[in-house]
Amino acid sequence: MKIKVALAQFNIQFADPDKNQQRVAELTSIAAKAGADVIVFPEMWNIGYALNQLDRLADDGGRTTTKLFYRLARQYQISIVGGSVAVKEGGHFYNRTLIVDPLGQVVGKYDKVHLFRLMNEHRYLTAGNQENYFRSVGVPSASFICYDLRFPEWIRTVARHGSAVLYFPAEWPAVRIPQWTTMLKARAIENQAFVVAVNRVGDDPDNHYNGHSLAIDPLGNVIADAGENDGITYAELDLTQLATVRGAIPVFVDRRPDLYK
Ligand SMILES: NC(=O)CCC(=O)C(=O)O
Repeated sequence: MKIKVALAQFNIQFADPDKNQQRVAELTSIAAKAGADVIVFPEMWNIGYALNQLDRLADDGGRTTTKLFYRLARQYQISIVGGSVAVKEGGHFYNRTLIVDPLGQVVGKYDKVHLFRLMNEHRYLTAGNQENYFRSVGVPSASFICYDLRFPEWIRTVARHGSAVLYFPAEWPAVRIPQWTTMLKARAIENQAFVVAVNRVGDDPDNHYNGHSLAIDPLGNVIADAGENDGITYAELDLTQLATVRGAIPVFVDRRPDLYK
């Protein structure tokens, strides 16, 4: 089985949810016309890192995003791995991913577990504490957000349930892109899974972002690299590769969790 994934890397407009929603709608329409099964967006795409304006801008209960994804998924018959958006709920703010199937149903939800101090997330956001695995086009999958990538123990905790695809929406600054590439390849190899990671391009008041959204196979080979383009890059994931890779070196069978603290 093969799935076609659209990596929707774009220039998020700072503190402008309306413009960003329009762009997300436009990119979904393009991806659907190209025959993509799944579209993936970057982290915090509704407002960028306008954290000091969360009270005014965060999506109340995630309702605007849920409504938008419901409409787009149904209209274009596509699965959405919704990057992440800033959400206000119960007096707290979250960096939240919503996963939506082609019927418009929310089939997964994830609040970023590891908050990134260097970009002040710990001052404004509340961390999540739940795993997010789900089926997207029938494929067992899991999602994380950006800085979570630096915590292989968390990725493994979730991936050991058998995920075939690990999604990483991100806003990862250009200055650390070599680390991004290396760690994404490592997470793919060690978990014997496909990795699909979507970054943004452009600038905000504090950082420059140069994209390099990547799709990586379970051996660590790059299948698609979006470079610095604003727009969609496609990757075809051949899921039959998983059985071969996991059969040859069965790391999930050979683990020694009795020794791991
Ligand atoms: N938005 C983020 O979590 C950025 C993480 C990052 O840049 C890193 O180096 O880690």
